[in-house]
Amino acid sequence: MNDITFFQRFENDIVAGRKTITLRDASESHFTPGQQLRVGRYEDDVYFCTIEVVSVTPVALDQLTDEHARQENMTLPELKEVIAEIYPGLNELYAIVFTRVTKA
Ligand SMILES: CC(=O)Nc1ccn([C@H]2C[C@H](O)[C@@H](CO)O2)c(=O)n1
Repeated sequence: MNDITFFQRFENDIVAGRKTITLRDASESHFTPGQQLRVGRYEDDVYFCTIEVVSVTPVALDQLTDEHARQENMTLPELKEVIAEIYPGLNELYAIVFTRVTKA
């Protein structure tokens, strides 16, 4: 059983440590610093690594910065486009910062 999923297109970046943050809605804001999470692919729920949560911080869509985008391995316009696709109309997000601890 996995604890969190990511779209398959982000798997390589997460495993390589190029993506160290994810922005989620309130339904995934309950994770706590130090918690280790099994990570699966959204499309098929196949486990691909374990991450450790560093922090969970509320952030509004209009507060996103180039630093958030860098941690996502994207540009800020790319990040805002992804967020608009996944969470249309949502302004209240949670930035989950993590490190990858093991891979499958
Ligand atoms: C079910 C669900 O919401 N899955 C998600 C949500 C977000 N992501 C990624 C996409 C971006 O890189 C960041 C910001 O939302 O997190 C995801 O892979 N899967």
